[in-house]
Amino acid sequence: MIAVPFHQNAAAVRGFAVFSRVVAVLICTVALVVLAGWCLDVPLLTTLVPGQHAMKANAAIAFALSGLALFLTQDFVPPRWRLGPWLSIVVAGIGAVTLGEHLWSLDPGFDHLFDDPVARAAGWPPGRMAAPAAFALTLLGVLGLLVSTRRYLVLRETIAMVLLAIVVSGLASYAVALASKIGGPFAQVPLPTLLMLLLAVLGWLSSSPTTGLTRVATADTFGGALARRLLLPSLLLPVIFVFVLELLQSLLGLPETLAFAFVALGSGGAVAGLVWWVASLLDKLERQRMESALLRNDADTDVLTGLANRRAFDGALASLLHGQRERDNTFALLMLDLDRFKSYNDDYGHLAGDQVLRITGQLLRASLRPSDRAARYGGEEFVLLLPEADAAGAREAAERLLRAFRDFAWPQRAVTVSIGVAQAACDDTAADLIQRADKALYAAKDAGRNQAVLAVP
Ligand SMILES: Nc1nc2c(ncn2[C@@H]2O[C@H](COP(=O)(O)OP(=O)(O)OP(=O)(O)O)[C@@H](O)[C@H]2O)c(=O)[nH]1
Repeated sequence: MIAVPFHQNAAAVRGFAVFSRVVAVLICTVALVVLAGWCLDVPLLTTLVPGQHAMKANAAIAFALSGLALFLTQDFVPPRWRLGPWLSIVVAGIGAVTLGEHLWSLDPGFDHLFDDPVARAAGWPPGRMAAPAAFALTLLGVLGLLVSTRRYLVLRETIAMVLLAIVVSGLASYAVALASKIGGPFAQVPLPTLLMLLLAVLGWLSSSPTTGLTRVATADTFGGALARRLLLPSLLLPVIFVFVLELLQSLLGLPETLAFAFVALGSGGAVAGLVWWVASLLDKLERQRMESALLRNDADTDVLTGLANRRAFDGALASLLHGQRERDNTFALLMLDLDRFKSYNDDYGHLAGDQVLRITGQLLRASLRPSDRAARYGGEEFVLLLPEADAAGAREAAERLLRAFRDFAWPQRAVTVSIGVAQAACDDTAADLIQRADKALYAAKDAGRNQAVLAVP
């Protein structure tokens, strides 16, 4: 089977690369704003969303470094500035140390960079990001390291998927919180942290748009177009449904069973709508494919006899010659010419002549093996390609054809055929082989017609 290489959509590849750069700049900017909020003691800058938890300074530093690492990984950055791997190691380190603090209840002061009155008042270690955020930043650092060093593709994609799962779970719990219930493991992770994580994962994945999962999303195929349109909505759709579910219950006071019924209806409808959309696109594509196959078939078929035409024969002969050169597969060419066809036309008219040509097509088709190919070469000349036939086999096929013509009950008078048989030699070009078969055909004509002559190799 021939493997068709991946074709990327140039605009999509460019779009992903630009997206990755924009994300890098955005993440750095937001992280610096949060850090400025901590430095200048402006709580609104640290929370970004009024009334929500602040993004801790350590998390902001880690994001700033990850954004910078993502920026320095871009193609246009000179190699000596490619500090992405080192910065990503620091990001992973910040996350890992914080995670260690959570796991072993340690407080070595790692996160006491800025005073954190809210945390202190609540009895939490000041400045310490929540455990899920620390875990996610550790993974983000490892993801950055693997992407920027272009290693361990499967591991890196797995980490990206785990990160996306964390982000979606976090966003879903925010959706619940927004609809007035609060709780769950993500309650302490600020919303901007989740959104920054989402952007960072997508940014890192987009920074190498022709490898791994993004290779499919940038492919210049129907699958690629589908992935570009559907992947992000399908990732976020469940979050929207959770939000709607909670909203229906808490704000509108709908009973739980009714709210679930509405959400089931909505989610079922959305999924069915997506499936219908994909199915209708696939259907359109399949019909286009069939239409172009029909057109191709028309372009390769002789209208009068239904056999392959000269164009198709040229292609088939070229591929057999190629197979012979590559794999030493021998084959034979038979060139047939109806005998005294001009007088047949003259005596019975062109329409009767056409009928003879049609019958000739049927006789050739009937005498062929499935792998053989018959074509109308032009006028009353026909050609047969017999793959894997040696001289003796080709000669035998020619005799069979002569018999078929002799035995057929022709409408007006008997029609016979002369045949030139040539076996392909290893250094033959198409012209060489046709010329030899043609010469043999004329030898058959000269020898009295209604016979086959084998060309001299
Ligand atoms: N009816 C019909 N005749 C065709 C078609 N294409 C070519 N011919 C005729 O086929 C005849 C070929 O004649 P010639 O090449 O002189 O050869 P021949 O009369 O068959 O004599 P030999 O080949 O020497 O046996 C010509 O009269 C062409 O007009 C076609 O599509 N339909």
